[in-house]
Amino acid sequence: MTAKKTIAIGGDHAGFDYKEALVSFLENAGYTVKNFGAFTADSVDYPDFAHPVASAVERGEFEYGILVCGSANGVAITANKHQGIRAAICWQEQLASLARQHNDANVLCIPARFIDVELAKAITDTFLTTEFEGGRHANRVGKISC
Ligand SMILES: O=C(CO)[C@H](O)[C@H](O)[C@H](O)COP(=O)(O)O
Repeated sequence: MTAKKTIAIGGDHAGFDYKEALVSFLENAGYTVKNFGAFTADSVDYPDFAHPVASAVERGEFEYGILVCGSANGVAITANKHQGIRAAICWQEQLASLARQHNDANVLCIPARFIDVELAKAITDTFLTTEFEGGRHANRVGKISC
């Protein structure tokens, strides 16, 4: 049995409920999860939570990051400022698998205000259980960093 992955998760107030549900979902599935907050549903600024998650993944402290906000745009824009991060917004399971297969994405960004929580769990599971295909995709991913 392969060791379960380590996950850094964070988000703003708009993603709070989904983030908490995902923490429980992941821990019940055997993942090691660190919750970087927010820790209440009070209004906060998403960069304050997206940057620490992205930095921790970039340093190799966690294999993957998950970020949740209302549209996922804010957390994705923030996370992708980090050279070692490939953050993908996924609102369907197929987008999550392609983000892993073709882009070797290491941060999943979920739009909490646009999908239901059960789909968010399915997207998360697909993202974390799909391998990067390498090959021609590795050449392309290698060209992303400028
Ligand atoms: O960055 C965002 C918008 O693309 C995130 O979805 C935030 O969660 C959203 O902006 C929060 O909006 P609010 O009106 O302050 O709740």
